[in-house]
Amino acid sequence: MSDFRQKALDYHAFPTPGKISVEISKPAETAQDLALAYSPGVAEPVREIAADPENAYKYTGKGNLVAVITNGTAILGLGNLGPLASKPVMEGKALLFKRFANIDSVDIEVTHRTTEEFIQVVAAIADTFGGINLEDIKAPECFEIEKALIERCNVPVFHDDQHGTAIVTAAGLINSLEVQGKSIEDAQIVCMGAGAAAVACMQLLIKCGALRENIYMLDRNGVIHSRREDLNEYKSLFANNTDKRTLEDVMQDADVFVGVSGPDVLPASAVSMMADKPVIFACSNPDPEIKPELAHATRQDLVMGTGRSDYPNQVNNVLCFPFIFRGALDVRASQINDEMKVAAVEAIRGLAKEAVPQEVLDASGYEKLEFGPDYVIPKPMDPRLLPRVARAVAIAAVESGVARAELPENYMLD
Ligand SMILES: NC(=O)C1=CN([C@@H]2O[C@H](COP(=O)(O)OP(=O)(O)OC[C@H]3O[C@@H](n4cnc5c(N)ncnc54)[C@H](OP(=O)(O)O)[C@@H]3O)[C@@H](O)[C@H]2O)C=CC1
Ligand SMILES: CC(=O)C(=O)O
Ligand SMILES: [Mg+2]
Repeated sequence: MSDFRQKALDYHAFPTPGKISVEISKPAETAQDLALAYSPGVAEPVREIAADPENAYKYTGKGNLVAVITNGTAILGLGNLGPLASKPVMEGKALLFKRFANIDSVDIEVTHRTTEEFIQVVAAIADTFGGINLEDIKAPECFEIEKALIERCNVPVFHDDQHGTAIVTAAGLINSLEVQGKSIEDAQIVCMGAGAAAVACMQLLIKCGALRENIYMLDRNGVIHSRREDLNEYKSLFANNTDKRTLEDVMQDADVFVGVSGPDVLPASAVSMMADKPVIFACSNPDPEIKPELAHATRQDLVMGTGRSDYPNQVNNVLCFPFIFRGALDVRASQINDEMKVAAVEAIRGLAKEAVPQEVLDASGYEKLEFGPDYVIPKPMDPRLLPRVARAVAIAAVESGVARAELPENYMLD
């Protein structure tokens, strides 16, 4: 067994299995403590919440509690390995919520027969939480699930693989194109993958200025074009009227490759065909569409990102979901809308242009980081992400009319 594999297994197994635990937040030592925490004292907040459900935010942990919910049908790029196998990833998301945004989070892995059954399970438990983070649910079911849950739930519902990925991809890509002296409006974009992440990434890039006709999307059957008869309604949104059929056809003179598909699907020969100064985001986890070593050996003029922590330019939704939920929870937003997403894009990408604090250099193992080919997007451990992104998102929620609480005082200051 490789050293790294054993280390990863030991990290998860010892000293206590798993990555999260629950802590109590009030005294519970004496009979008097217990009389307040449990019977008879607990009856008082029960009565208050029964009288007005909003009081759940005042007397319980609901307002700082997010559920990470999956059915395990698209676990990273590992595929449909079922709900239980997804638990380490979901515990990982809960760890990240707590580590980066002090949000309490529990993972919920749902076994279900039909999509409607999954929707009913989540809708039935949603009021327990301040927000619902859907994770690793495959396309096309994820689109119907998210839409139905947004309609049925009173709290924000956010499919991280769609929107978290899209926000971080847009932030990193706009900055990368700037480094390369190009603009998103002119960029020829190839998107490998046509699932949850791909559809949302391309939709947000279009909102940020990309032209739909400049985007070529591919699935396992090649280029998505208007004469294909096997397309679902989401893939159809990206069907081009074109004779191009293969990856090589669309990579000729492409400015951008976004991979949200699977491991090692981008050959070096296709990288050679791209335009001068290209951008490659090989975002599949854990194994990217092309290894950075191979891509860099093929092109010297490249900006390259992956979803991983062990290469420069980590294009990963961890840069978004803890912070967007922090902002949404803090103004009790009823939903996470496009205005909030675009605000997150701008806040994340703006931070990459500022001087990097020493603690971030220490935590990421760099002596120096400055805006350029190897630093187009902030590091997840940058402590400025939390105040910047959460504040931008909360202000966007207030201004777009979905906030149900006022901007907290600490958000007023920059
Ligand atoms: N870095 C990040 O932050 C994130 C990365 N991702 C990565 O993106 C990938 C997809 O995730 P997600 O969208 O949630 O999953 P989905 O199951 O919703 O979509 C997967 C898509 O990838 C396509 N695909 C898979 N293998 C290949 C291949 N060999 N060649 C061409 N297309 C392929 C599928 O094609 P078809 O439709 O034909 O089946 C499908 O369109 C994963 O690897 C995941 O790790 C996802 C979210 C965040
Ligand atoms: C990062 C992530 O959410 C994924 O690869 O699915
Ligand atoms: Mg995911």
